[in-house]
Amino acid sequence: MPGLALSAAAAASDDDGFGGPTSAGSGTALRGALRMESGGDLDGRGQHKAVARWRFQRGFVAGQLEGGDRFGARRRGSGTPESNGGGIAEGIGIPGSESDGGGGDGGLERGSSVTGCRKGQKVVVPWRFQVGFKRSWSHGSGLGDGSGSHAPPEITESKFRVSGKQCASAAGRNDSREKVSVTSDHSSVKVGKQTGSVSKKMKVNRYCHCQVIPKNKRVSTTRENILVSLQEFRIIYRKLLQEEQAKWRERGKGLRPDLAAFKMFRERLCVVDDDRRYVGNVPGVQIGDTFNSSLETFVVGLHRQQLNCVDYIKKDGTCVAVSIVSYAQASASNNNLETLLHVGSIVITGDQKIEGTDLAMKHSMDTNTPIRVIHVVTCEGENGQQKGITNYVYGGLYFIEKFRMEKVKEHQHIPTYQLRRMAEQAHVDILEFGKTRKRQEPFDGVFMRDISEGLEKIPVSTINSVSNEYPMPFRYISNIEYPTKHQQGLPSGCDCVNGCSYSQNCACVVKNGGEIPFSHKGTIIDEKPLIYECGPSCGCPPTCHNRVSQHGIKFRLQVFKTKSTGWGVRSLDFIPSGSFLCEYIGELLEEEEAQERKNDEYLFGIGNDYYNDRWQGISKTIPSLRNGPVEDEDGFAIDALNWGNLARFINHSCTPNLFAQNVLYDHDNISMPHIMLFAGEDIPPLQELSYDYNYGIDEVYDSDGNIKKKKCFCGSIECTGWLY
Ligand SMILES: C[S@@+](CC[C@H](N)C(=O)[O-])C[C@H]1O[C@@H](n2cnc3c(N)ncnc32)[C@H](O)[C@@H]1O
Repeated sequence: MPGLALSAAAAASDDDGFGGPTSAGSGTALRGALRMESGGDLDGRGQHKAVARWRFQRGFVAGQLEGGDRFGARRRGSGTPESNGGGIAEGIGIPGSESDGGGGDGGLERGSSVTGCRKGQKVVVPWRFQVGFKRSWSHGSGLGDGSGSHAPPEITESKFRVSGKQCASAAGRNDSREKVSVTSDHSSVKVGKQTGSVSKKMKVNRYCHCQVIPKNKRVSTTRENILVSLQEFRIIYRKLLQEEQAKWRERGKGLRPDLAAFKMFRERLCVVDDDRRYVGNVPGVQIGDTFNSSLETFVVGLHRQQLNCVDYIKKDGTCVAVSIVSYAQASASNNNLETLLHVGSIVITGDQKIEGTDLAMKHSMDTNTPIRVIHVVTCEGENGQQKGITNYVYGGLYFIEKFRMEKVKEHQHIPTYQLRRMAEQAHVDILEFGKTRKRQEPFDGVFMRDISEGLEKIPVSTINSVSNEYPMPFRYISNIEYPTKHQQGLPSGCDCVNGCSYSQNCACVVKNGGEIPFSHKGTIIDEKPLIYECGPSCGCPPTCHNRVSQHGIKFRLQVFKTKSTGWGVRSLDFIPSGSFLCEYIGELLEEEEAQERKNDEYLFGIGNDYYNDRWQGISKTIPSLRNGPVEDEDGFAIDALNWGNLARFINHSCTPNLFAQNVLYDHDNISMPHIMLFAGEDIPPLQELSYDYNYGIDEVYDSDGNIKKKKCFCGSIECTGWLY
């Protein structure tokens, strides 16, 4: 039985008061729901043949049902999708709300000396990775790998935008944002070959459908993404919930903590940030997958409704039901899930006109649209008496085979729908799910909202869903720390007023060898030995397109605990090829000082790679590099061990998706350039970010002069096996 067997704790269940379908199945939400004690086959003569002792109950009707009306006062016009999605959607900004529109053992030890250095060309800096040669580029791994939220769904029939008012959860809202195959926006970055000076132009599609990545090169699958997202959602949600509950207790009133926590998750942290509504199966979700709350079914895209047991999409201007939550409980005598009966809302009119989700169900039948069924399974308590826990189990796809209006009394009818499970689907034994179960012990994990503590423009979240370990303490800084003696003066600048252009009148264009190395979209065009961005002495505005990497991070980056390489970094957003990611920031050290540092894990050698083989010819195009290496030039390194930024967590890969670029903008000293990391390919959300540390194999020594070795665990099929 496939299942989402996650060790992470249950996030808040619906018992947290989220008021999802669970609450619709108990207490006030039951009012107005027609309970059918046994399923019935609508044989056209009004006879109920025994089908299953399952019963669906009408989803959310509370709020519209008042008084003693047995079936609730759900009259025409009420309980439509327009109203059913109501308050919560507004409060939490779920799709459909207006707001969203829809360590290792180190290198050279103290006292060791740099070997293999030639004057002016430090072939190897044994203590650290550096910018430059010996990179092998992985193919763009955009979306062809089926990972990430942009991947075309493999098993999904189709997806649609729900945008019309008729379907909107609350009046006037767009109910989902459609992310269909976008095949535009070619972005390209020229990257150097491993050796030599010829540049290879890599064309990459932002929403890549043309690049086929071999299966064994695919880093992650849709299902892995779903599992990761769910696990992290549980950690994040629980932590936010705790915080919000504490605030809520202090205030005594205000936002519902669960809704506030979910809103935060949606806004800042959601990794499967994907509002698509699917018809048919949801990529990555399998029959038998079990969820702790209705919110989780929402997060994975199985059922994107919180208050309505029927979810729907708009297809050709009509609402069509796509998923349904069933509250029926299995019994030992009847564990048959082949047919199910769903009961709609009472219609109090003579013309028996149905609306809202009832109509969506009918349309689903008329269009033969498959419906996902999610079973709410309340397990027995441990002693067989107490209330157990509630799980949401994905039961597979069904078709509605029969629809009938049943007369309740004069002018009162109720729609009923018979669903039949589609053939050739994995078996799911709901009864087994109903047996006594303990929810798994809460796995705390680690979650920090912003490791930069406000120093970055965008919070850098940190998550550990592997253990309860926090990152080793360090001081987060957002600018290089220059020792006083190495403080640099301002560089010369250009006199451009309205932004720089390809003109020999622009001093910065001249410094760059006659071009601006960035596109107007803000992506790097060419990887170069050195780039001059406009700086504080320039006349151009901050928006000048020759100012890219000086503005800080612009993607939602996340520090996360990897399984084999310690902490790593990934993005929650899609990153187009050529985009700036972040600077490698730390303490500026002289080379000798760097050699003496006991821990060399976070040392990055700088300013020593302008003339290596791969830049042959290219360096000469940059005026400041034309004269070649200066003899006895000072060497520098950046150490991010004690002070640094998120870049200190980025791991090495033999097929990296980032590259390091030397950039100058606030001073002119080429021995201490800024190390800016750019995307070398389109990077889907959640894929680990990496660059080539560029160590020389057998060129790293310990303090006794012995060669040191360290295994590489980058996981690439092109992995050389060794970091150094
Ligand atoms: C700059 S740190 C990167 C962040 C580090 N993973 C952490 O947890 O802080 C460099 C160290 O990470 C580890 N590392 C990075 N990439 C690796 C890889 N591909 N294989 C094995 N270890 C790696 C090594 O211990 C390396 O010395």
